[in-house]
Amino acid sequence: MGSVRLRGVSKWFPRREGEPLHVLQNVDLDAPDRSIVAIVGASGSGKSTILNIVAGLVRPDAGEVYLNGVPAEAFKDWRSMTYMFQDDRLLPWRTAAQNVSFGLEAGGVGRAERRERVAETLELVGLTGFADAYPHELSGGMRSRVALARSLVTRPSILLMDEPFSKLDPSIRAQMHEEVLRIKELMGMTLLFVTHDVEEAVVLAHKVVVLNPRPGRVRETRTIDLPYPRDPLSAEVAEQARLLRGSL
Ligand SMILES: Nc1ncnc2c1ncn2[C@@H]1O[C@H](COP(=O)(O)OP(=O)(O)OP(=O)(O)O)[C@@H](O)[C@H]1O
Repeated sequence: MGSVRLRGVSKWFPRREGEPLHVLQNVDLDAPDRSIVAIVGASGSGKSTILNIVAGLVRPDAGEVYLNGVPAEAFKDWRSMTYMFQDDRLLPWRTAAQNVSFGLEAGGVGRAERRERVAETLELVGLTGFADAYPHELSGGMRSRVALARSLVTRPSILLMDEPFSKLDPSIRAQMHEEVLRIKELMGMTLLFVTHDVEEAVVLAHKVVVLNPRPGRVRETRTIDLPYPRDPLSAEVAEQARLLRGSL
């Protein structure tokens, strides 16, 4: 199971000069078990900061964070959460398989089990046959699949994604959306992601949280009540995207 709950979260970042920067104000957010929640908002509205707070990389100055129902301070199961960034952050001197294996090595998983799980996960993301390729030998879409595999190999119950597909061509991005939905169904994790792209939010998410900037606060939480898979070119998706844009 995986769930994320924020209650009244506020954050200030100190500045070299002047008042601290008020980045988040009283943010409430719920990503229930097995849900997909998108965070959208203008640049600087604190989207990444929310993910960083959920990941335990940044401490909130006020409010509560609950992970799988447990207050973040008491949460022990950090290995059940993974974070996928905008750039794929693959290690260039490691093959695809070795990149995917990284989290398992850090977790002390034995060699035979590592090999099995890496192969399984590469298959899951459609990269069988590319285990021994180095990142520079792979296309952008394939690198993105390796990064996804690296995030999935530990079988997380919570997956955080910060604009993970924003650098891909639209057609490759659409393929990645399909992959993510398929894999999410298979593995049953909870997905919390940040995007600039309202269509991406509508195609993927059960719920979209819209942030207002300076300081970032929740303007609207919109439920996207459309069946999956969602056609990005459909009138329904366009209408939801239009409503979200209006809110932004
Ligand atoms: N560690 C930090 N120290 C100081 N300021 C920070 C830190 N992290 C973020 N900020 C500032 O906080 C504000 C919100 O940043 P954040 O990256 O969360 O916004 P965002 O909505 O994700 O933006 P973008 O869409 O441009 O990625 C920005 O003004 C940023 O410069």
